[in-house]
Amino acid sequence: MTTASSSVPHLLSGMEATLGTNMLTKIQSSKILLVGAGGIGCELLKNLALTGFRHVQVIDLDTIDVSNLNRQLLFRSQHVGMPKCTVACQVATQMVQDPSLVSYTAHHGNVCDNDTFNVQFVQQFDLTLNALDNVVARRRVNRLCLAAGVPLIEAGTTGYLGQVNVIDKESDVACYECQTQETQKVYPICTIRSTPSMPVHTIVWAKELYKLLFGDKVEESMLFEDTTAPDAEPSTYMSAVLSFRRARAARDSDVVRTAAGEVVTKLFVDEIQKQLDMGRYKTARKTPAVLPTSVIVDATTTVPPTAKPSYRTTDLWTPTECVAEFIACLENAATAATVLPSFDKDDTLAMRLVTASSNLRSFVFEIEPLQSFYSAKGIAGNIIPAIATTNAIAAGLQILQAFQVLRAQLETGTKSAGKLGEYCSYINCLRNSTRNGLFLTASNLEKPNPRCFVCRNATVPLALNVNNWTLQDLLQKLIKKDLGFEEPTITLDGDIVWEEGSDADSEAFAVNLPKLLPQLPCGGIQHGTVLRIEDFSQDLTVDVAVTHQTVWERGDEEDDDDDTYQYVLKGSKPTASALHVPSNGALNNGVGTKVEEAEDDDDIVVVMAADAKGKRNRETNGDGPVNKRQKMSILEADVIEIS
Ligand SMILES: Nc1ncnc2c1ncn2[C@@H]1O[C@H](COP(=O)(O)OP(=O)(O)OP(=O)(O)O)[C@@H](O)[C@H]1O
Ligand SMILES: [Zn+2]
Repeated sequence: MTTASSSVPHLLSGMEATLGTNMLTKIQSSKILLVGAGGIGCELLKNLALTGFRHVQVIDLDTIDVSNLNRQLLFRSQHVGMPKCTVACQVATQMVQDPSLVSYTAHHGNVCDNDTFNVQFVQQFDLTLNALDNVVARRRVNRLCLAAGVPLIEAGTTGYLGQVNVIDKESDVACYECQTQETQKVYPICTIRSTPSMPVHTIVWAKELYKLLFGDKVEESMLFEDTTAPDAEPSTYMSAVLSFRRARAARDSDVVRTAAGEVVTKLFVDEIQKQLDMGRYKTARKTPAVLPTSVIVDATTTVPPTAKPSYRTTDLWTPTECVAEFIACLENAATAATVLPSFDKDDTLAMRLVTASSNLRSFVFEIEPLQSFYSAKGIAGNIIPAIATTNAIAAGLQILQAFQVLRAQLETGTKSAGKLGEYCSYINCLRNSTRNGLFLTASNLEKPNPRCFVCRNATVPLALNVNNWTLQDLLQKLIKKDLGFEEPTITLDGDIVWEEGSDADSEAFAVNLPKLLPQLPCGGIQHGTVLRIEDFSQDLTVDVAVTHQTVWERGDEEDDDDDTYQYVLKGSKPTASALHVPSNGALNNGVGTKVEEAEDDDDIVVVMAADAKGKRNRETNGDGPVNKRQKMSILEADVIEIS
């Protein structure tokens, strides 16, 4: 077997000269877990391969979409439809000097699947690297690594901003969830083209559809499918789109109308069916259902599109009305003097089309709530560009931090070296240089938040109106959604009132689900109750101290209109202004890069934040210094990268 110190010249001789033979041997023998094989993950796996790592296991739940090809460098068009992790491992293996020496193993699955990816699984690794795009998965890996005693290197990017952070339970440094009590909400965003799960995903998709239908160059839309290439995949919708574009150019209203109906059928029926047939949603949490043909028939017969009644901008359209509106937009565009070639949220035709088509997509993917013209406009304005190169920089920085972790392990002889604060840094990648001319800044890893229930076992204060909540509500709205428990067992005064998981007898406790909190056994949940929630799948226990509260101050509410399910977790929420003013006092308003300004970029990122009232705000500044909250927000952001 070739060793680091072999006299045979090898591609890693530079590494050996720089880091030393011991470090190269350590790199070659370390077991690495990489979670995510998308934008950052591809860069990272390539880096791992080229810097000598031999034992890497990659988890990713997704398959390769044509939209990934422009930036996920390990994938080519022949890989479309194949699992990302499998292809990534195969291609990375071919990059090394001697593939027989490496073992890059793919796990096509969801890291939240506790049967496969549990604490025992993670324990086998020396180091975990995250390359994820959503908070739920990041939270999961954070908890697994803390429980398994395995250091974790996190990375996130938003536009020109990137961050890399190192987490290690033994090292007295902050974990990923240490800062969530700041209550900055960054809404997770997933895949636009294939697995939308939030309204914002479908709105971004609809804007690309606008470009496909009206853009000066059809190929510039991220939904464009090239059917002319010799080995091109057949497209379900491109011919309908092109016939619409031709008919509009010829101002042929009859053909426009037929083509518009065709576009609807192809996009919301045929394309969805094609994806289903390809097994695209096998590992997805939700499976889409094609738009019922009756909706299209109703829209084109009983509700003549051109005769759609007027509406208020706050109205919600039914699917039938959306189809009618979509077709009407296309018809109007055929007769209009001019139609903007690129989306503008202030253009009524553009917003009508985007509202109608995004709602149809949301309907197909069962995404709620559907959006009014008005609310869709609000979401459509929150778009900032993502820069693929930032992913490469972040992945490079992760590798440098990985070297530091391994060096610490080498020198201390332990896996969770307990001293990573001395070896590693929190690195920010900035758009504009600091006063000292730096585009990358390194600072000490942060200290743990003593109030963090994940890494510091802190008791979580919770205020809510106990008389409005059932156990079911508590589980779904709070324990699982906000606290991230997967398989919670709840005890009151030492007695179990709810349990779930593989060995749990959930049925026995199902009777408690519809009960209001005070009616639960063991005295119920009242003002002053401390309930214990345990999750064996994450090796996590938290005590929740309940305060009964009926009066809510402005800023406490999750929803202005209804206080039934209001609650405040972990203390008061900061005000909106506190969330968005960086430490230097400058207002965090520099993001204002609309998609129009981003058209040269390959990728588009959408980051949404909520202020204290749950309203969405623009998030993260592409220009200024990055403060702590911004740090968190990027790592908490889901990145939409579409092409
Ligand atoms: N729970 C999870 N388990 C495993 N892999 C995950 C999980 N959540 C996200 N991922 C993976 O993390 C990767 C994140 O990569 P990236 O941010 O580039 O997103 P992407 O899905 O490739 O891009 P796009 O959304 O534009 O298609 C994706 O490949 C995604 O499949
Ligand atoms: Zn923590």
